[in-house]
Amino acid sequence: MQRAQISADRYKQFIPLSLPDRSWPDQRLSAAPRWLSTDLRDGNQSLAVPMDPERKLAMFELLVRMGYKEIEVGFPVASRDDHAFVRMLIEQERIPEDVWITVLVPAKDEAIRQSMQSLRGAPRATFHLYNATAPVFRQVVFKMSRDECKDMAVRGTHVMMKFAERTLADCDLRFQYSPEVFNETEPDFAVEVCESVMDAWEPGPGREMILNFPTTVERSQPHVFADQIEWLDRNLRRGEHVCLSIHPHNDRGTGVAATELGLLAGAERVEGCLFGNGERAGNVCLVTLGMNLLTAGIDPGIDFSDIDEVRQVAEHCTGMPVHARHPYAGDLVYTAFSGSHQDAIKKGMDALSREAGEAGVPEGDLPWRVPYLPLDPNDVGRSYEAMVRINSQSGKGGVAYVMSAHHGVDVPVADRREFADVIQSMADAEGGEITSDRIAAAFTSMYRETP
Ligand SMILES: CC(=O)SCCNC(=O)CCNC(=O)[C@H](O)C(C)(C)COP(=O)(O)OP(=O)(O)OC[C@H]1O[C@@H](n2cnc3c(N)ncnc32)[C@H](O)[C@@H]1OP(=O)(O)O
Ligand SMILES: CC(C)C(=O)C(=O)O
Repeated sequence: MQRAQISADRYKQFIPLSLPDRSWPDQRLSAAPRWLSTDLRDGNQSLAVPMDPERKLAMFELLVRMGYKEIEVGFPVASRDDHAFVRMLIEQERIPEDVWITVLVPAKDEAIRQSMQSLRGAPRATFHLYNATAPVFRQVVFKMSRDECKDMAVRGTHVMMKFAERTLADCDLRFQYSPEVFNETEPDFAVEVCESVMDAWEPGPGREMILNFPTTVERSQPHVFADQIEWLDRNLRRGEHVCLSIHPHNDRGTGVAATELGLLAGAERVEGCLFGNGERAGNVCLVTLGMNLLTAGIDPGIDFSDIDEVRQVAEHCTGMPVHARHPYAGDLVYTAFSGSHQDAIKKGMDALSREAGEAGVPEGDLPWRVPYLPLDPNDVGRSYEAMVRINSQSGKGGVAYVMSAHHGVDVPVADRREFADVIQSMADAEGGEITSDRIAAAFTSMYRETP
């Protein structure tokens, strides 16, 4: 059936703010930001089947093991499970001393009261208040003027402070405010609301505040977001006790890019989820961000040395598979099927082992310089075995690599062409992958030599 084409006239380009003297393109990242995992909140609220307490705990413990120090553990007024999970963490004293849990709370008196109750007895916590500030929300959802919208945030802050005094006297409490849909909010209004909320909370020593700027629905190219963050950083009146945080989503598929440019532009903290779980096209992926830093020589402060364990726990908790091509963690991201890639990998691995031998050090101590592989698979707990797999796209270098890496046989250079042609014929005839064992069997039958 013929369908009408989509009319692009229905959609409008995002109008960027003007920042001709932007300085972020000349910045370089030199340290990791503060991270907050929102796997147990934004990640959880987007699942068809939200995590039960067992899966929530498995995710919390994974995040702690990986080294996340700020973890949004739920939206206490959302469900019985969300509330119960916060209580369980506190009552069973499961929160390590250097970890801050966060709860997300809409700016409504009763939600604030109940969320505060969920935190009773917590030694330290972040209370995260939000309301949407963008025009479409003011006009369509809340039917409020700018002033009424600002008052909603300020009133929420005062109510939170009042309840905190009663309920959380012994808690080391941080306050976080998010103008939801910041990216579509008039910049001057975002600043006006945030400064009013800051004035209410009065940040200072022991009263840290986090201002968190979400691209609730990603709508623009990443450099437009970076301009918004640099503009904010210049125009927001904030002192050393106020942290500038970002919370990017991935609706346009540019969440990671927006985050990295946002960091160049002055953001100090990033909120996201493992493998980009989260509403719609997801939150920004914390694994990709962390590994991008690591492979640029910057310690992310997060342990990715067993990426498959991270993946397995995340898949168990979310019920969703990680894509085979997901950066750094997918099944195929350290694998080459194509001949010229395999040849270069083999030459790179041979060179690495030669250099290590000459220097008398383990290969893992040398800088990684193997073509086509952005990092050493061993560093994330993967073996070298899957790096080269053979099908009709492969060549003699790849076949020789499999014989050497899997079977300890160095195929003589003079035989490599002939042997690879036989494997190529098998692959052409069958169309699929030729396993390492079948390659070894072919080698034995051709050269009567058992690997
Ligand atoms: C971008 C984000 O991810 S924000 C976080 C979103 N997360 C969630 O919504 C998950 C948890 N939420 C829930 O469990 C429920 O939506 C609840 C408990 C918060 C509210 O439930 P309900 O009272 O049934 O209301 P409902 O789900 O229809 O939400 C809409 C109401 O919340 C109001 N609202 C929405 N956001 C906010 C906010 N930040 N502050 C105050 N009120 C808000 C809406 O105006 C609407 O109010 P109305 O009923 O007076 O028109
Ligand atoms: C509440 C905020 C931080 C949020 O989740 C969003 O806007 O996506």
